[in-house]
Amino acid sequence: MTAKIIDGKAAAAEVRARVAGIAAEFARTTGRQPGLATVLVGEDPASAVYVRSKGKATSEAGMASFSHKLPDTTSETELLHLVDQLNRDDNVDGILVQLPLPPQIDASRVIAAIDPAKDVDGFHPMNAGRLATGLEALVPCTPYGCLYLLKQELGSIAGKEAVVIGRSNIVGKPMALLLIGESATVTVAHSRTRDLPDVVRRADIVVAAVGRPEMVKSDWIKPGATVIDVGINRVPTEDSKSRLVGDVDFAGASERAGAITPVPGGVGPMTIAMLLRNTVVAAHRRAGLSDPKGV
Ligand SMILES: Nc1nc(=O)c2c([nH]1)NC[C@@H]1CN(c3ccc(C(=O)N[C@@H](CCC(=O)O)C(=O)O)cc3)C=[N+]21
Repeated sequence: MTAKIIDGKAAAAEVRARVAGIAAEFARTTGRQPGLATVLVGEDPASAVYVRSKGKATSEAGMASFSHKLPDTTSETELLHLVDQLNRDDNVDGILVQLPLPPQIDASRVIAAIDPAKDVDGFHPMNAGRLATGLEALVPCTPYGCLYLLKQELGSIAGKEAVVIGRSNIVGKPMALLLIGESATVTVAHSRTRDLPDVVRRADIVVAAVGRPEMVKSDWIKPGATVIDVGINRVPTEDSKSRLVGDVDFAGASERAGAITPVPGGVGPMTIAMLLRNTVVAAHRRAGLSDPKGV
């Protein structure tokens, strides 16, 4: 069996086009564009690339982009001050503080300081709790993007066996909650799971979010399963360059899976599309408008 390759780039382009339409309509009715503020602390080149591509995608969707760059010597107090300013700025609907932060800054304090109504990452405990209890929330972009691809691929996932590998607050936990919300039977596996290969062999749906290059092997994959690879690992190549690989052995797994996301071009582009989606949703809610339809 050769798996269908799930085209995350194409799905993301569709979402972004719909978001652009919604943003234009929002601007017509309110007289201002939805706005996203990104905050980058320090000089990590990979982070700088992500933040730049988010800014570009934001402008392309007809939204205002406010980009803040702070030196890596920034204190927690200084960063909290900027967050406070962005919380009060009516033109800012979404605030994204790029993680990881330098060691002198406690990320959980910064996240807790973001206005939950502007928390387009969905990382604030208020949004995490709302997602966990089934209330309206802003949902973390990566798992939301994964769910979008799964529903596009499978339609209903009710009753399916889903195995999420990884239990982070950013991907694994919210992914499990979203899958429960769709009535899947959900197992969360992690570094202490016994006999991980056998656990994964049960899965109709595998979501791999561990951050270990090609850890999930092809003989763990149940024939016909849908595989969502969240990993983005840069590994060195023989010509002393590097390439991106996921958490799944893509070549092997794509001979057994029914459908699989590639890296790059799978989940990554969906993360950015969902960030834009969350920003227009936050803008509508803040403006007292009902949620936009179709995203
Ligand atoms: N507060 C916060 N929110 C985030 O959402 C967040 C963050 N911090 N810190 C860093 C991670 C990483 N992240 C990615 C988003 C898109 C791609 C993406 O589009 N990747 C492309 C290409 C990658 C490449 O070529 O380098 C792909 O997978 O096809 C990757 C990684 C968001 N993050």
